[in-house]
Amino acid sequence: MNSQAPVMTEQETPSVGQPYTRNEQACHDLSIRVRDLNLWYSKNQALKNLSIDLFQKNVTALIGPSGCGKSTFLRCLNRMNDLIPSVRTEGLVEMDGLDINAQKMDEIALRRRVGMVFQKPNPFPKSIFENIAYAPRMHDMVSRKVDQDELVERALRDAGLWNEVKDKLQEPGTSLSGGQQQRLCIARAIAVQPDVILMDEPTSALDPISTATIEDLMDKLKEQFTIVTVTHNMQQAARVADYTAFFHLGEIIEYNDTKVMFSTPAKKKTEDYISGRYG
Ligand SMILES: Nc1ncnc2c1ncn2[C@@H]1O[C@H](COP(=O)(O)OP(=O)(O)OP(=O)(O)O)[C@@H](O)[C@H]1O
Repeated sequence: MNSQAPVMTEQETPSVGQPYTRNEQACHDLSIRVRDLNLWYSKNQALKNLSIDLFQKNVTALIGPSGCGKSTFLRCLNRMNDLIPSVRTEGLVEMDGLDINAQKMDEIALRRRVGMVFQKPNPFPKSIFENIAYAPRMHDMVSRKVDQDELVERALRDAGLWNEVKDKLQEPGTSLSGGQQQRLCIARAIAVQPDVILMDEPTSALDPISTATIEDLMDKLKEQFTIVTVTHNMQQAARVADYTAFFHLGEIIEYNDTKVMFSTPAKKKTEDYISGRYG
């Protein structure tokens, strides 16, 4: 747990729409700063006045009932919503102090800094090796073959997959099991050394053992990366997340240290949701 990020008491928890800022001391740990973020799909407003600070080298879980805007919010952090023609956004998303929606922010550079892992493992239809090596080559991170080999090994080791695949790097990524494919996708995401990894229900298509492996991995990866993950699994949020944000109908109802939120939620809606009364 990051000791500099303070825990909010019920009295300190801001009301909906107010910024979830922390004290000055915590500012240098800030990774992503979101202020007054609104998003519409045509006329349907999916995100309402979100303001939240996300902290470096922590896992933040986004929880809430289906359709409350978790994935939409996640996609605001790497501008993936730009690909949807009906989307209109207002508000500020800053990463390390830079407005990611500014004209001069290069989308390709942004996607290098913010990796994404999806619900369903989606390896490229290429070899295990190429799944990892492709993006670093595109970003000119490696030129010599030896550097590329090293980078692939490091990413696979960091994703906890090296020992299982080191003797079959030329086999297709799609030949691996579902859990291994998801770790391959994580290795692919970290190969370009991003600052942030977004995960959209990364274990919901996996069996319990593969799920536990990915959860352990998240715990290790947060030493190097900031992780923001969407999950429907309350136990998973409680196990992996340092911070949890509870979304409801496009708003952030509560955001706090996970242990505090799960033991003493400040809002009745949060309590009802985490105790399984709805959702
Ligand atoms: N591409 C889209 N076009 C139009 N509306 C969309 C689109 N994607 C999501 N929405 C709408 O935006 C709202 C929020 O959806 P979103 O998928 O972000 O919620 P969620 O909390 O991630 O849901 P789930 O937990 O079911 O994945 C919903 O009303 C949804 O119908």
